[in-house]
Amino acid sequence: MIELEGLTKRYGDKLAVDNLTFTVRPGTVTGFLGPNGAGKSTTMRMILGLDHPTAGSVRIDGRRYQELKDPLTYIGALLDAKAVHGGRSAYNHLLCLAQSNGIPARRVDEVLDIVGLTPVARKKAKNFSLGMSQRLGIAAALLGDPRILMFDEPVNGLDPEGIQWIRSLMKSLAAQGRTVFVSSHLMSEMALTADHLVVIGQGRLLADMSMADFIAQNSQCRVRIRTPERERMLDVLHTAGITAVEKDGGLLEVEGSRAERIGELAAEHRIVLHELSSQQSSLEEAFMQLTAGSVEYHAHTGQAQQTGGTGPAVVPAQPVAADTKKES
Ligand SMILES: Nc1ncnc2c1ncn2[C@@H]1O[C@H](COP(=O)(O)OP(=O)(O)OP(=O)(O)O)[C@@H](O)[C@H]1O
Repeated sequence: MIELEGLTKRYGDKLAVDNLTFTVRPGTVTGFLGPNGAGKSTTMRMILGLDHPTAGSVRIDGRRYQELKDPLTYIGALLDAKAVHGGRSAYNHLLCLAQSNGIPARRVDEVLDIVGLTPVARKKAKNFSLGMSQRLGIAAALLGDPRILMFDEPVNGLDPEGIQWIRSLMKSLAAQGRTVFVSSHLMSEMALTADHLVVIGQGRLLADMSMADFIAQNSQCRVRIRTPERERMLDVLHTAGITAVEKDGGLLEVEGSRAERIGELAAEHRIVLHELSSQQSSLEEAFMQLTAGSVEYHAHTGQAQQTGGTGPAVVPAQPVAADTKKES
């Protein structure tokens, strides 16, 4: 379990992490989301004792990171895949980590096997592709067989097979009762992997809830209607004060009314329906809805802009947070 209590980090004038309090629990994959610059990496670094909090505290299974003897056996983390001594082979890199944490050398072979790097174990890490470096970072995280795992953008650089592999790895680690805390900008991937979400914006906690609740609470209820009596249906909806939008293929879409209400109206007026379905928003849509006021960095006509406050951007712009690959 990871417990944050009032965790705060200030860099000069910049409040990178602002009074964060939440608990990452065992047995589930917890996704950590936020637009660029929201403070995710800073939070993860503080969890690992790599950055000192300005205020507040972090507890790893009840203890501060600095109090853990052989920390890799409590918490394994992948923060920066390229933060490896490039001149060392994958095997030697892992062996050094194992020796400094009281982990037997045979575990090095085991984790190399788990991540699929056995064939290149003696190759120098500096020649690894980003995907191979990610796998090496994951091997290091698994080395101490820890109860808690933390991954910052673990699928960055992985091919589709690699992405699927890390997804099932994280799910199986959680199913074994471990705590799995993972950040990603790939919303579609996160939707398939995480059961619980912690969302931050401009350093502040925006949501801490199940994936299902997050999507339900940050979505507009949408209903899709297909009928051979489109004009009559539109009249009935209009009379009932419900606005429908006409979509391609003869579909109607309604926002803000439930399917039950529309079905009852159709039945009352004996209108034939070929389809009546509630549409669920995607995680990406729900995320954009929640974080619209917290996106700091916007792209517009090829120029980067930074907004100061919590309001929307001055210019119409697309957030770059969702479903973009972050280069590391
Ligand atoms: N060492 C530092 N010195 C000064 N400012 C920093 C430092 N590290 C981070 N920041 C600032 O703190 C804020 C949070 O950065 P952080 O990297 O934690 O965000 P993030 O959510 O991980 O972003 P991304 O999704 O882009 O990786 C940003 O405004 C960043 O510029």
